[in-house]
Amino acid sequence: MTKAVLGIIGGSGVYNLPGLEDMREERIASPWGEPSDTLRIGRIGQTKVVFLPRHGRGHFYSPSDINYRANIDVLKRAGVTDLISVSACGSLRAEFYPGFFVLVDQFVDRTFRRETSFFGRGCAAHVPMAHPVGPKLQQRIADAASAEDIPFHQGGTYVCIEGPQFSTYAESMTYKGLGYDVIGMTAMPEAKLAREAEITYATVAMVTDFDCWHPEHDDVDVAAVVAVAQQNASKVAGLIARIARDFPAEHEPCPNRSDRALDGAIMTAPSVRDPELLKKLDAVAGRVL
Ligand SMILES: CSC[C@H]1O[C@H](OP(=O)(O)O)[C@H](O)[C@@H]1O
Ligand SMILES: Nc1ncnc2[nH]cnc12
Repeated sequence: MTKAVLGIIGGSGVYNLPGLEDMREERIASPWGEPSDTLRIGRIGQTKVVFLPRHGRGHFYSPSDINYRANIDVLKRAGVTDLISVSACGSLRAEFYPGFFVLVDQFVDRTFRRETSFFGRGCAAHVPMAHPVGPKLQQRIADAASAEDIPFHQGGTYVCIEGPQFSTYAESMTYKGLGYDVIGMTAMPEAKLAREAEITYATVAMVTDFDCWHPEHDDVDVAAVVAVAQQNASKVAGLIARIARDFPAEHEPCPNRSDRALDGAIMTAPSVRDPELLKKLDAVAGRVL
């Protein structure tokens, strides 16, 4: 039995978590470098909650500059078992309007200049990514969204672009034509790294705009995203508070085995593993090393 610890990564417009009781700030060192911010650790009801704003305070980090590895590593060190990522996104479907939440369950990674794995030379590992979202965790988010009267859709594909520029019209039309539902710049490699760290992961994608494909809506700009993200902040706080209040004391085993993702995943023979890399993997892969 593992004690459940709920992690929350806040995205654009979500730099605080109101309602976090007995809150303390902790700077946890990571062998993977600097995380985006200190961790804010507290509780909501009986549930331990750990909050991290992925862009840092004041939105210091652009999507390509976020140290996703350090962020996931420090959350793992803080004991996080279940991680909810809150992200602003553009909508690629007419029915998903600004203010609407999409509980995505798939990601397409179009990023190209980020560190995407904890593993590598001296310790190669391949974790399954077919189903990147924990269905039980997602269902808890869905139940809470219903109770909070937040309009949402369960399921969908988030395409993650490198950014920081928004997409061209041709790109937006291409993603829409491919059947993707929402577009953002941060869910990857976050979801991949959470899987490698055996943390159950789910995303709340808050629609802030229609990107640039919609003939009847303005092309996205920062002002539009910020305006909607700010309106959403109180909805997010209510949603997280409800999820946390109703969260089980023990981590629920994930049907997708996200909490066991490293079982059988490491290919490198023990005799040739790089001791320096193994040291860095103490938190992420300590269970199997
Ligand atoms: C401010 S517009 C672009 C910015 O918003 C999204 O942030 P996040 O995913 O962290 O909520 C998007 O991914 C970009 O980083
Ligand atoms: N249209 C968009 N494209 C990429 N990231 C976004 N974040 C919010 N809206 C976005």
